[in-house]
Amino acid sequence: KLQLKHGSHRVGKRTDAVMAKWRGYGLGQFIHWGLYAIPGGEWNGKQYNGAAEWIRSWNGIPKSTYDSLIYKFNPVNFNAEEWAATAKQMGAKYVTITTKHHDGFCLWPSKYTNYTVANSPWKKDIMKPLIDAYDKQGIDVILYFSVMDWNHPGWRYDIKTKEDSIAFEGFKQFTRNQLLELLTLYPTAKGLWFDGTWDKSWVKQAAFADELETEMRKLRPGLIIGSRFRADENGKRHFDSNGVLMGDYEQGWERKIPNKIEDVHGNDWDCVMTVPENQWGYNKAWKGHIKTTNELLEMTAKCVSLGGNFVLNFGPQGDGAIRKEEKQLAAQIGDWMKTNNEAIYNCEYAGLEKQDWGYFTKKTGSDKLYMIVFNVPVSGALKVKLPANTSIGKSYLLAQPAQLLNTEEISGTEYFIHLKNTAAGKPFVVVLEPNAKK
Ligand SMILES: C#C[C@@H]1N[C@@H](C)[C@@H](O)[C@H]1O
Repeated sequence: KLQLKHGSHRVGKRTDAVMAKWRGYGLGQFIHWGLYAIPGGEWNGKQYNGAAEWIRSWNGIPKSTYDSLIYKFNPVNFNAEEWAATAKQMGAKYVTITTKHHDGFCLWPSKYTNYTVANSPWKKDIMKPLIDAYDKQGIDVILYFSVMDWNHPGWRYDIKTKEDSIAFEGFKQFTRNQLLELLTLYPTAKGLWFDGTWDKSWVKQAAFADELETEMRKLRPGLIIGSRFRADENGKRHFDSNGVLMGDYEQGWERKIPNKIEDVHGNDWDCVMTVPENQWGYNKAWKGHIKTTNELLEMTAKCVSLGGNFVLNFGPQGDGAIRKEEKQLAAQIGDWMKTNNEAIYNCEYAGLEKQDWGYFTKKTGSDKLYMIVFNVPVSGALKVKLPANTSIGKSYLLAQPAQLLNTEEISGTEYFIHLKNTAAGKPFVVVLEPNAKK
């Protein structure tokens, strides 16, 4: 084991109540919104093929032209209560909102830069009404913050010269000032989701970032900080040089989901997912493979079955309205969650062998098991392998608890649960109440 000054400060999961609540969220919403939503992935009739929120990096739009989009930011259809109501309808228990993306435009009136909403035609703070609206819906707020800031003159991709070093020192203080400002202005925010921390310039700041993380935790006890914030003194990110997770949850699962429990190394984690293949900010062209409601429900179930949370991204339009396709998804996911959220909220990895029909979850603090079924076998028989000295007490559809399902013991620990109806046409949940074997 290496002696590290700026590695992880804890082995294993946090055991406090704030993190336990985070662990039980199951489903979250991500909001990517900023100046990039105005061009929406195209400029002068030409399509940008990358992710819409990265359009500034495209040579199809001059940087100065992009930067002057601040003078076009006037989201007349922005309605914080509507956004929060959409998340509530979907069944999201938390929301991660971009305070500042890579372009450096701040959705709050930061006093450390002029590149904020305060100097746009909109003038007003966006973050406060959003956080208040989500808080009112009982949806916890996590602040997304991009360290990389293309607007700040002190930003560097690497530090090669004395000038770089001096400029970056100023940038580091700016970053610290903004993070402490956010935590002070929005004290109900539960945590931080960091981005833009992969460049060498920041990776070299192990000591600074470690001290800043400690300072933020002191300012906001219980603050939840992701693994993407800092690197250790050897440049190791997410996991330090001893392979121990830095921060409180793993942030590596961006547009991908772990396949088996070993992949999460006993840590807390969340998966953040786009609806199109790779568009976080609003893109006018709703093109390529657009994930269906059933696909997104299966991703949610898979994440919870492996002990994580699933966070679905919304990219509101430049005028502040949420696009109809995303509203439809929220309504359809919410429909399913209304009936089945018992198998998602405050559930965890069940420790059972994965079966082809779908995913197991287990209610935290109870033996109750849930089988979230996506692939009904033609036999109508769902195979279950229980630990030794456990049998099936009773089993029933979550949606019809009075109707017990017929269970058949195959061998000591294997059972079939026989479905009455094999033509569900949409995912459903079977509840399994195990018994200790006599
Ligand atoms: C790369 C990258 C960024 N990380 C995702 C969460 C989006 O913010 C994307 O722009």
